[in-house]
Amino acid sequence: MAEFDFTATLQAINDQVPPALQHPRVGIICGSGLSGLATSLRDTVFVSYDSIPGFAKSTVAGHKSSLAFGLMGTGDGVPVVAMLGRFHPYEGHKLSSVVYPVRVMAKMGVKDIFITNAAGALNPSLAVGTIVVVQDHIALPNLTGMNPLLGPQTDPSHPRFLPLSDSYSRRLRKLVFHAAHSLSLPRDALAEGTYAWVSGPTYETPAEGRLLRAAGADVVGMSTVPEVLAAREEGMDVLVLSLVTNAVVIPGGYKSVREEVEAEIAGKPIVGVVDETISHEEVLAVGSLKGDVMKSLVEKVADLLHPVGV
Ligand SMILES: O=P(O)(O)O[C@H]1O[C@H](CO)[C@@H](O)[C@H]1O
Ligand SMILES: Nc1nc2[nH]cnc2c(=O)[nH]1
Repeated sequence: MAEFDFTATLQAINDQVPPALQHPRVGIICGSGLSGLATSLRDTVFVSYDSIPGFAKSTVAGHKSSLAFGLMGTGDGVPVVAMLGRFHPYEGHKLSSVVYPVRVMAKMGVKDIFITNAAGALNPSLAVGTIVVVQDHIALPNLTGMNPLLGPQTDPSHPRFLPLSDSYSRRLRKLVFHAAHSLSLPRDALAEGTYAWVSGPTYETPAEGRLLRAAGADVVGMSTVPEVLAAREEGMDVLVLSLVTNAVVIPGGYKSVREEVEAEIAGKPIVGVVDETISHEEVLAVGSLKGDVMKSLVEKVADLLHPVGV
């Protein structure tokens, strides 16, 4: 962590943010195409990443490069800091840079962090547009030598061996379902599930999708887990919401070439799905279509947090 100077980072931020917003209670990380979450804030102040020592730059379409400070929810509102644009390891950022903003949020006083992302569905029952309340994860990189917490500890008070069995706050997950009820969202607008973290930047092959599904994952993406680990190490409570933007596992699988040729020879119609591909443009399109649902859910959760101080 020698490359990171929290004092310089916080100084640069505080130079640009009024005192009333310098100690946010809630942190939000906006996933691909979900930066519109910042429009939930009022009295908003933006701080560009390139003015913050230690912050990298988001290079992915659908990710901006600034922090937004403001108040969310009714009444006095909850002070919030939102990352409009995250860092992914596949962009070439070191894992320590990917999670640095989360550690900075902890230093600012963030207690609850809401992490959002766009993800592909491995569970065929999850329709595009569903918001998955993540309850667990499978992180192949963590298990195979790319754990974001490898190396010297960033703070001697952190546990060397961080337990992850309680990573996804039950309190916050329950609030999401209460929020959905208050908003009268249809039952299938939300689901619970397990997020698989892969390094990307390639999307999964069909066989890789089946492997992750067989391992028990419901959605897959290239972010989030490093941030969850850092947030838990820093003592924050974590909520992760994944917006399903595309299907990875196709029910019934893809049509075999042999069967397709046999159908052609027999002059019969070809039944089933032939190869489909996904693009980041489609991911972003679903983000802009469904971003408002994510936004109202996050606003409502912040509201439920606030009055009772839970
Ligand atoms: O996880 P977020 O940042 O939402 O973005 C998701 O969308 C991108 C791929 O389209 C990948 O970066 C994947 O992780
Ligand atoms: N790895 C991965 N990330 C995604 N982000 C959005 N869709 C996908 C997907 O299908 N796979």
